[in-house]
Amino acid sequence: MIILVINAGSSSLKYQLYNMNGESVIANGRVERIGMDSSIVIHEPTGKQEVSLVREILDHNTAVKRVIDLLMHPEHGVLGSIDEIKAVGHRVVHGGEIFKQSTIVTDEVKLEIRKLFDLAPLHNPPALMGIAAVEANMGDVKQVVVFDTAFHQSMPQETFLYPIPMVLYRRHKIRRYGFHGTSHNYVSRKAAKVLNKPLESLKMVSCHIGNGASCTAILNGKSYDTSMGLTPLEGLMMGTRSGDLDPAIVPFTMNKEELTLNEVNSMLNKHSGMLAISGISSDMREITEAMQEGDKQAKLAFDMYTYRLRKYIGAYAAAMNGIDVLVFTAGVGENSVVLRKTVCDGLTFLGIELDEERNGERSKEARVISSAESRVTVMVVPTNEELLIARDTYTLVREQV
Ligand SMILES: Nc1ncnc2c1ncn2[C@@H]1O[C@H](COP(=O)(O)OP(=O)(O)O)[C@@H](O)[C@H]1O
Ligand SMILES: CC(=O)OP(=O)(O)O
Ligand SMILES: [Mg+2]
Repeated sequence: MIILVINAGSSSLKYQLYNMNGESVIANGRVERIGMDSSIVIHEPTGKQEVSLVREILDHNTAVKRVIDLLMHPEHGVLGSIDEIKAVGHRVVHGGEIFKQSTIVTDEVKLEIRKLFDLAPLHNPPALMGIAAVEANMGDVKQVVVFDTAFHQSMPQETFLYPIPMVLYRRHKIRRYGFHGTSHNYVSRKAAKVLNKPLESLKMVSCHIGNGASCTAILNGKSYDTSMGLTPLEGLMMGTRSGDLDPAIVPFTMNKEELTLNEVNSMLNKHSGMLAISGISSDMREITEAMQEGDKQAKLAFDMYTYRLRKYIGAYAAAMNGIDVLVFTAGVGENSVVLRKTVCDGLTFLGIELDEERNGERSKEARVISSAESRVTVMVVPTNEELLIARDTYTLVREQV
C-alpha cells in the first residue's frame, strides 16, 4: 500500500511517500516559504535526480497541488496515477486531551482540531489546511491524523498540572501537554529493540534536540513527564525559544519595554534562545563553529544550552528514581558530537561514561555510545516521525481500503 505523509508547518509543507510493503521511501521533499514572494519546492524521488524549483505558492492548497504534480511528473515523477496513493497521514501538533491516539479524519475530528487552534495557533491551522487541501485535490482518499501530544497523554496529574488555580484547568484546560511525542515514542521503542530489552523494564530519558527541543522521562514504556508544556515554549533552551524562565519576567518586561502581548510572545518564541545569547544564529552548527573560533557569546550560548539540558536529565533521573538509558535524537542530538560529550561529561555522578570513539562515529544507525562499564546506556537513535505516522496510518486504514 502506498501512503503519503504530510507535515504542514505555518510556512512549509514536508512530504514523504512510502510503499508500506517493505516500508521503503519512494519520494520525499518539501515546499518552503508558502505565502511569500517566491516559494521553494524541493523534490527527491528515490533513485532519481533531486529537483529544486522556485514558484509562487500562496497557500497550502496550491502546495499540495504542486506536490501531486511532481509525484506524477513524466520525468521526475514516481506514480502513474494519484489513485495509487491509498491513504494520507498528517502530523498534527496539538491534540489536546481529546486525542489520545491517532485517528481517521472525519468531520467531527476536523472540528475538534479547529477547537484547539487557540492552544496551538502556529501549528494546528496549517495542519487543518493540509487536510482540506488533500480533500480538494485527492478526492475521497482516507486520511489519518497523528498527534505530537498523544504519547504524553499517559502523564499522571502530578506531572501534568501546574500549581495555579484549578479553575483554569477546568475552564480552559491549562495543563502540560508535551510535544514531539511521535519522536519520543519512536526512539524509545527503537532503543529498547536495539538493546533487546523490554521497554517496560527500562527507565529512559529521551532528548529530542532539533530546532525545537524537549526531554521526556519514559517510565514503564510510557511518557511520565516531559519538558514542553501548554505550548512548545516551556522547558529546554532552543534555537529561538527561551524555554524555562521566571513567569514574572513577562509582565515586568511588558511594563518596562511597553510591549504588547503579541510582542512579548514573539520575543520568547522567535528572538530568544541560542539566537539571543549568541547574537549569531539559532543554528547549532554555526554556534559550534563560532565557539571553536573563540567567539565568547557563542560559547556562552552553548554553555547555557548544555547546562539546561543536563539539569533536565538529572531532574528526570530523580523523578523516576533512576535512569537506565539516555537517548539523543533529532538534528542536534544525532549530529553534535561535542554537545553529547559536554552533556555526558557533566553527568558522571549518575554513572554515565561515554566511549569517545563511539561518540565520534558518523552513522545513520541507532547505536550505543557509552562504554561497557557505564551504569547508564547512552544511545544515539535517529528519529523517524514520518515512518511512525505512515505506520499508524497503515494500521488504521488497512482494513478499509
Ligand atoms: N552536524 C551537525 N552538528 C550540529 N548541529 C547540527 C548538525 N546537523 C544539524 N544540526 C542542527 O540541528 C538543528 C535542526 O534540527 P532538526 O531536527 O532538523 O529540526 P526541525 O525538524 O525541528 O526543523 C539545527 O540547529 C542544526 O544546526
Ligand atoms: C512542537 C515543536 O516544537 O515542533 P518543532 O520542533 O517541529 O518546532
Ligand atoms: Mg522537528
